[in-house]
Amino acid sequence: MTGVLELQDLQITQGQTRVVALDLTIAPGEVLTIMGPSGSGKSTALAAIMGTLAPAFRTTGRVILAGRDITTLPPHLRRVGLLFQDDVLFPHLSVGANLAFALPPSVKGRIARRALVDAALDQADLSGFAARDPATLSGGQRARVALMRTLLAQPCALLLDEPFSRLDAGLRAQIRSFVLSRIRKEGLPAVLVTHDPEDAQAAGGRVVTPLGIPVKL
Ligand SMILES: Nc1ncnc2c1ncn2[C@@H]1O[C@H](COP(=O)(O)OP(=O)(O)OP(=O)(O)O)[C@@H](O)[C@H]1O
Repeated sequence: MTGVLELQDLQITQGQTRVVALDLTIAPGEVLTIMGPSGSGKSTALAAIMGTLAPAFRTTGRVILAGRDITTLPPHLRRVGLLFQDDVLFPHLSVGANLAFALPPSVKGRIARRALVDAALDQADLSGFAARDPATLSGGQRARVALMRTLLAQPCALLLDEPFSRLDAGLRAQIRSFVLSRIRKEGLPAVLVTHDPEDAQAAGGRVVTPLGIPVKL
């Protein structure tokens, strides 16, 4: 199920310092980019949406996803997917088992689960890779499996925390366009944290600081 992600006057303070102030709605398929210097609150904003914010922070406002108020829900009930730079696959599981692991328990039956995994491998241009050991994949192949694994959990929104920063320049552009095209196809609202203006440009949406100030690229 897709829908909009609403950050309704989301304000986060640490001591006397306000680190996040966002009041905006992200449409299905839209990518909001958050940019700002180190320590400015980018990860804090994502943590508030994920539900993993440290107790040191005080939060006001609401996070609404697909019409559901998720502000106080624990992370596993929010249906928010996260993709980050050090996303690692389980080394002791095959590529297919890594993907199957992400499927929600509501997908019942070995055949149905296998079909979803095979379709995900197809979409990532990795048909026939189900039995492979993740250690034998290239960096780009691993990045595509990591994204498909996040999507197989059937999130209603996707958070991207510097997901391309470990990839070299050529691969970076390729994986970025793969990730962005999947977001558009799935119609997921997404939030991208990056230091790279090229990532922000490619994302094609609004670009703001954690305090909601528009950034000119
Ligand atoms: N667990 C925590 N407890 C207390 N303060 C924290 C905690 N995590 C981060 N902070 C502080 O909150 C502020 C925002 O940090 P945050 O990690 O969101 O910045 P960031 O923009 O993501 O930085 P970077 O680009 O370096 O990852 C910083 O002042 C940081 O020191």
